[in-house]
Amino acid sequence: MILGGPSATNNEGLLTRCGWFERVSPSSRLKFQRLLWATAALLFADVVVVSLLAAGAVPSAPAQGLLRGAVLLNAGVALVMLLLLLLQWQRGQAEAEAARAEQVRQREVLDALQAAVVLWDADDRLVLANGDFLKVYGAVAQHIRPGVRFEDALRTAVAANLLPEASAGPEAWIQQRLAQRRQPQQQGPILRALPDGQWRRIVEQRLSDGSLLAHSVDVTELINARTELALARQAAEQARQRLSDAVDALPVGFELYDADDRLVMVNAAATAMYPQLGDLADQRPLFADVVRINHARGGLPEIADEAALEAFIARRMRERRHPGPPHVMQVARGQWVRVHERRTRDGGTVGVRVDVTEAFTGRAAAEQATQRLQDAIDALPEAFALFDAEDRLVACNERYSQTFGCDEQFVRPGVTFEEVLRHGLQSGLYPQAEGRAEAWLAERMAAHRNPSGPVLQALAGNRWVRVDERRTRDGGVAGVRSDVTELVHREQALTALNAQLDALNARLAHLSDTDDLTGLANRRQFDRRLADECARARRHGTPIALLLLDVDHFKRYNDLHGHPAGDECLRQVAQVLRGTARRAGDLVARIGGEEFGLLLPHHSADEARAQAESAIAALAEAALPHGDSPVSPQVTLSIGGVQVAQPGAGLEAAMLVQRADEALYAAKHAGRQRLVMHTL
Ligand SMILES: Nc1nc2c(ncn2[C@@H]2O[C@H](COP(=O)(O)OP(=O)(O)OP(=O)(O)O)[C@@H](O)[C@H]2O)c(=O)[nH]1
Repeated sequence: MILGGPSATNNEGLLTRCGWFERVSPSSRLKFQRLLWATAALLFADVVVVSLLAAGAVPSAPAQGLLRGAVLLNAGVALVMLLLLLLQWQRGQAEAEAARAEQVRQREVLDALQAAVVLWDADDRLVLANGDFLKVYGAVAQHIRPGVRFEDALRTAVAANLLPEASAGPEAWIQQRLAQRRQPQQQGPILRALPDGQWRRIVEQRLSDGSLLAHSVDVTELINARTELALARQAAEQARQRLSDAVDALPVGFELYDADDRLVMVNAAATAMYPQLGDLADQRPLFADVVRINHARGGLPEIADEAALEAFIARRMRERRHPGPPHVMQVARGQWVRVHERRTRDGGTVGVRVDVTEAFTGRAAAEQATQRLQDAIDALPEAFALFDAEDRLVACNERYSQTFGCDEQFVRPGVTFEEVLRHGLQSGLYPQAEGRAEAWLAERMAAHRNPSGPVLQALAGNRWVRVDERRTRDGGVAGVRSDVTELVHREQALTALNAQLDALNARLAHLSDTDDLTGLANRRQFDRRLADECARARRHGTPIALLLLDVDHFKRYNDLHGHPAGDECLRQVAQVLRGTARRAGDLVARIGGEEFGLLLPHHSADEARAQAESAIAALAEAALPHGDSPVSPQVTLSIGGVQVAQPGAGLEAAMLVQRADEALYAAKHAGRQRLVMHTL
């Protein structure tokens, strides 16, 4: 510090080289001066009087005595005055020492300040400055002495390049600075850069006596911090702008709310989703207010009234505090977004919104179609199941699970057809699989994968289903199972009835074609076969023969042995004749009372003759007694035969019968017990 004089030689500053007199208080100084002047006056008076006495200028002795007394008195007073002066000097010394100590203390206080302090008098000359001020001047600090003019000090600093901002135009800068200084109150604090990078904040204040007190502090750290802060802010702003640009470029809606739930960022895509809220982006509205405004502007069509709106807001606030999985919302009529919200680390909320209108409406339509399909399936009176290409159940109705005795928890989409079958096998549902479960399963699977038509499937409890499966275009299988238990039961009963009927019919047919008495073919069967064989012979030109065999004198037999014996005789004759028919196509029939016919397809005349003779011989061998026959004691036959070797178009059954009958008549007429054979 320097004070009032040029004695300062170091940075601490020095006291001015003034005497004690300059340091004492003005009253002490005045008192000392008065004493000094009074003493001097007394002594001067004594010298004058003594000089006058010595020169004999006072002739009168009394006058001389009076003057001598006065001189002595005056000397005594002067002595006292000197003593007082000495006392006052000592007091002044003490006072000066105290003032010096005070100055030292003030110096130490000023030097201890972390600020440069300088006082310029009304003439702008340096009065005092502390060490911190002198440090600013560095190498030229020795020129800064009390009494130096501010302008000189300023020019010294500029010349020493201590003020970089003045380097562009030193003189102009100096003049500007001087002008500023004249009105420091208007200027306000000055921020000054120093060459070593230091920044100082200078405040100048004009005091009441016209002096100017200036103090400055090192604000380098503050400036640097402020610079860093500005740079950081700039970087943050750039980052925010880049983020904003990036967020704006996102194809999805983005919005950011701060910890107070105020909207701080929203991108273009989100604004496009909520065009009715475009003007809110810069107003930092609360989320709840955004919802209310959105509703007021028609953005939440599904919310009908205020109560529902507040309930919706409360629910959304809860969701935002504890975000769950994404959810889909209708933001405008017909427009849907999927909302994905997350809490940020600083307590805010970030929301991403994806327009899913197309997918959502498509999915809704698909779900509606699926529901309709399910409704239709459920309404089916039959059990229905649809399996995909991998044989997994896609859809089925309740009747399906009921039909197969499965609970609905088991028959769910995804279960395979094989699993359904095995489930049924385990519960003994398929009686057809008993003892051969795997083989039955393989057959059923094969039929299922390649359905060729309805399959009748037996179920436990004598239940039956008709399984009608079809391949779908995508490789799956759609199947309808109809409960046909009642139908099958009826069919089974009908089949049994039919079997009985067939048996009866066969029996009837047999009876209608059979002769009751002998068991041989009757006349009706004989006529039918004869017509058929004639037709065949005509077609193929194959030979055919017919024999008519009549028991001789059978009336007499009846008359002699009785009618029942006659019946028995006829049965025995029939038995003999049956034994003579050797070929499969031969037919032995009873065509009248005691008359028989033997149809012999493919027989030559000789073969027919041999057949007839064989019959006669067989009857002879049977030796049936006839008690009243003129030709023999045994029952005999007369046989009329006809044989057509090469049948032509004119071959008729009636004609054959007629010619055979003519031959038989001839045999009777010729004496009976003989064969007459005609060949055509
Ligand atoms: N027991 C019995 N007799 C029958 C049956 N059908 C026909 N007759 C009898 O057979 C007899 C046939 O007599 P006819 O036509 O005169 O011939 P026949 O006595 O055999 O004399 P020829 O044929 O000329 O040798 C009749 O008396 C019939 O009553 C029958 O089913 N049972």
